[in-house]
Amino acid sequence: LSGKTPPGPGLLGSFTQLKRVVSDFFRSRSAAEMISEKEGGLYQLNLGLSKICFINSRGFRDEAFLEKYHLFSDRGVESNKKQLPEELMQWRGTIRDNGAASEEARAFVNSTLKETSYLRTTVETQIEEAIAFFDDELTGAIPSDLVVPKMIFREHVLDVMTRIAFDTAGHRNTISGQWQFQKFFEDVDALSNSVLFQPGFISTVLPNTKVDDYETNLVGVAKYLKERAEEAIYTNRETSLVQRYSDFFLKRESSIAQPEDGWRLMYDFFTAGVNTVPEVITWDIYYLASDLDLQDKIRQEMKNFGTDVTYDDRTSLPRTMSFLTEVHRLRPVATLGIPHAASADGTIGGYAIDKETLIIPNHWAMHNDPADWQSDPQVFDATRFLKLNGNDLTFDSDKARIVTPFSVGPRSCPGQEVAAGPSF
Ligand code: HEM
Repeated sequence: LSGKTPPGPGLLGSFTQLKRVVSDFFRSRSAAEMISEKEGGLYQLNLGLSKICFINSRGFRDEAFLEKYHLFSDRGVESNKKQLPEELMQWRGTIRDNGAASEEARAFVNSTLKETSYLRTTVETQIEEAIAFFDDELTGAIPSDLVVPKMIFREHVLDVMTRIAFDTAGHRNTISGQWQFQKFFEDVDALSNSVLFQPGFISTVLPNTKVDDYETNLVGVAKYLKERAEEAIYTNRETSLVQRYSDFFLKRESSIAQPEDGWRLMYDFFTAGVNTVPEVITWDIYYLASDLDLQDKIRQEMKNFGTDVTYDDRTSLPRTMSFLTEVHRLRPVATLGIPHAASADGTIGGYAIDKETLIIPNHWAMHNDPADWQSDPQVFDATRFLKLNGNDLTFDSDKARIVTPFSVGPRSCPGQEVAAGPSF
């Protein structure tokens, strides 16, 4: 293949760098800063049998994920398959698959989570109910419950998602007084402590690393969700996402996705959604708590608008939207996204990218690129996305469009619309 090798260290330097990146991964912001430092738009670690290419600029990211999506939308499943035990593979969620299986799952996602009428009816109703429940819970909360706000938001988001997935509330287990999802949270935390949510990332690049706890926890979460999904289908909860999945594939007579695979999709939704939204809400609260003037201005904007502000009113709330967008910009939850992989040899920016190279989009670098954000990208500025239209203060949606915490292209986050509601 013609084209030069992307910039990056040689074999020895690559392993040293990888060790630093991996040991820092869950403080992935600093890992991302480290990778983008002086490295330019593309940076590759050459690990002999495998290569990891970090994309640090919007231009290269758009080339790979939009223009050449057919080459760079895989999840690297083939190389993972060589490393992962058979038992773990069967628990994998459907839309992390590649090729036809992934397209089938996407067809379903597009007919539900991205479909306005479904979002307006089922999803919004479930979110409203979850918010009412959340309000009651917060009012009754004792101060010590509030010590770890992320836990509270996470329970809220889990409630939202349980309602959407299984059409049942994720409420307190009155017998033990514990959240019935405690075990699930522990599993999700254990997952987060391993490297990325991507099964096999570590075992792909460092084949002898032990990932036992990680695997046990993946299987634990999957078994739990499978039981809930079967219960929802058995009791015929029509508005549950899992029931819709089943109906969708019964009609479609697909040879790839089967109705009983619905729980696998739920597995993806829960592992991808339960930690991300609370993370954003926690940063929202952090920035509001550190700036009383900002709090006042946002409160005032809501007061001026009138009572009962809903997500639909967001376009009339420029200060609120600018603030929320700035949090997404400076604190992208999936700082380094979820790795993609090259399904064949190709090029990005004229550089040769070999088949099976892991492609990691560095959202932090894109959101801090001085080319887009002038001299002060690392400063939190809640007014960054405001502009004057005549005498009116408006939300600069063109500028906001280059904030992409959900990534771009056919493989971008399918939960974006669902995430926006509860966090707003
Ligand atoms: C603020 C919250 C969230 C952020 C910032 C976020 C971000 C992301 C990103 C960056 C990706 C990788 C996209 C790519 O590889 O190109 C992703 C994938 C994914 N997200 Fe989200 N996400 C959020 C919430 C959610 C929610 C609530 C759900 C479920 C309803 C969800 C479901 C998924 C799934 C299933 C994938 C995998 C898609 C695939 O492999 O094709 N996410 N998300």
